[in-house]
This record gives sequence, structure tokens and C-alpha cells, in this order.
Amino acid sequence: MKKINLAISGCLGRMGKQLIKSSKSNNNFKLVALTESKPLNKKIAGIKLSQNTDQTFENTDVIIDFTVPKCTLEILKIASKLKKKVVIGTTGFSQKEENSIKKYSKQISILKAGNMSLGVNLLMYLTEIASKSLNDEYLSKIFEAHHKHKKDYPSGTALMLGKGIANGKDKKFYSVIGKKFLNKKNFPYGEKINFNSIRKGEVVGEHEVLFSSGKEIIKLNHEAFDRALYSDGALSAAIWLRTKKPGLYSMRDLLNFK
Ligand SMILES: NC(=O)C1=CN([C@@H]2O[C@H](COP(=O)(O)OP(=O)(O)OC[C@H]3O[C@@H](n4cnc5c(N)ncnc54)[C@H](OP(=O)(O)O)[C@@H]3O)[C@@H](O)[C@H]2O)C=CC1
Ligand SMILES: O=C(O)C1=N[C@H](C(=O)O)C[C@H](O)C1
Repeated sequence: MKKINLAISGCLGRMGKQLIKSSKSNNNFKLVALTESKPLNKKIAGIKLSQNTDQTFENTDVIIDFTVPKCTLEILKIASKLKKKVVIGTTGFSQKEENSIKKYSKQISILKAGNMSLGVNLLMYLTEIASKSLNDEYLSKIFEAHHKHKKDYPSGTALMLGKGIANGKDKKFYSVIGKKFLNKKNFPYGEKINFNSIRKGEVVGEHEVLFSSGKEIIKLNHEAFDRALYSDGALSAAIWLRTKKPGLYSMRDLLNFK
């Protein structure tokens, strides 16, 4: 089968570097473009780094984006004009930016996931089942920990897990978001879902969903140790997206968890 011409934005970032490494050892891909936020006279894997322009992405089939929301929207504007497919791993979008992504997905095929790993998407599914199975006596809260460089909180994964709780209760996620704590030693359960985000060292990613009745606590937990987990997921998404019509897809669509 013809190789997928792949572009990676944010190529000098933690995920960008991981994606270059993972794509080079994956025969389904030919790396054709690498972009960064500013002009750099630098080559990686024989490719001259560039910025996000029509010309840069002309010869691309799929763009994988793990950057910042502003960059993602920049890329989607170009991708929708050139009819390119996009895998979005970036997190930290505002509601307005989420709505823009939805609009672009009417023109092009987009797979967007706050976490590209099988484990977290399975954890979200298990969270939905737990939330659906537990009565309103059980309060819930979400803990997450990441490296000290991470700009956004709560993490995209934590928000996914919160959405899993809301889905289980058949409620709108935004109506059940409680308090968002940062670097708290302890944090309370609430009538809504409270989040606590710890930023320390080089933690790759830890998430825990807790349900408490006061008489017992149920904990669902995921730990990531290697960013290859995420790049493998993103590359699988790029392959899966190849045959998909315009629309907004998630890793749950790819993994087919019902
Ligand atoms: N969905 C998932 O599974 C995962 C998602 N993520 C998410 O991916 C994002 C990136 O994470 P991480 O790699 O650690 O972050 P980094 O800050 O290490 O990398 C982001 C990169 O994007 C670059 N960038 C910023 N603006 C632009 C632009 N306009 N054009 C091209 N490149 C640009 C940055 O360049 P500069 O430094 O010059 O601004 C930087 O090199 C975060 O939102 C994170 O939450 C991370 C891991 C897994
Ligand atoms: O910034 C990171 O590193 C990660 N971000 C994603 C998130 O916001 O959930 C996914 C993963 O946890 C790593």
C-alpha cells in the first residue's frame, strides 16, 4: 500500500521529537514536512524545518499536531483549504476553539484525542461503566500529575475522564465540572467533579478517578511511562483516518469500545 505522506507540527517539542522517532521506524509513513513556530535553519531526517504554510503541507496526506491551541487552529485553516486530514493531540482548547474544530471537521477528516493511548481510552470506558453503575450516594473526583513543563490544567485526559463520568450519568459534561485545583496536597469530593493537577519533575502522565460513598472508595488509575505510547496511538490514528470521510473522530471510534 502507498505510504502516507506525513507532516509533524511542533517537531522540536517533546511529542514532536517522539513522533519523528516513531514514524521513522513505521513503514506506513514517509515523513515529508516538519514545522515549528519560528523560522529555523535546521534539517531533521533530511527535511528542512519550516512554518505552517500552504506550501509546507501541499504534498502531505496527514498532519499530526501536538502543539498549542493557537497552532492547531492555524493548521486547521490550511488543512481545510488543502483538504488534508489532521490528527490532533494538542490539549487545552477553549470552548470557542473546540467549536471551531467541530466546524473544520465538516470540511475535513479530523481525529482529536486528549490522550492517544489505548489504556486511557479503556479507562474512560470503564469510568463510564462505573459512573452508570453507582448511585448518587457516590461522589467523584479526578487527580492527575504531569511534568513541570505542562502549561494546561486540568489535563486533556482528566477532562476526558470527567466526560466519562458525565456520560455514565447521561449528563452534559460542562454542567458537572466542579473546582480545578493546582498542586493541592488534598482535595475534596464535591457535588460536581473536582480536579487536582500536580506539576512536578518529568512525570509522563498519571490519572486517577475516585468514587466515594463515604463507606468505600473505588479508584480507577492509569500511569504512562513512555511518550511512545502516545505517538503509536497518533500514528494508528493517521492510518485509520486515511479512509474516513470528513468528520470529527475520537480514539474511541478507532478502538471501537462500545
Ligand atoms: N493526546 C495525547 O495523547 C497527548 C497530548 N499531548 C499534548 O500535546 C501538546 C504538546 O505537548 P508537548 O510536546 O509536551 O509540548 P512541547 O511544548 O514540548 O511542544 C510543543 C511544540 O509546539 C511548537 N509550536 C508552538 N507553536 C507552534 C506553531 N505555530 N507552529 C509550529 N510549532 C509550534 C512549540 O514550539 P515553541 O517551543 O517554539 O513554542 C513546541 O516545540 C500539549 O497540548 C499536550 O497536552 C502530549 C502528549 C500526549
Ligand atoms: O502534556 C502532556 O505531557 C500530556 N498531555 C495530555 C493531556 O493533557 O492529558 C496527554 C498525556 O497525559 C500527556
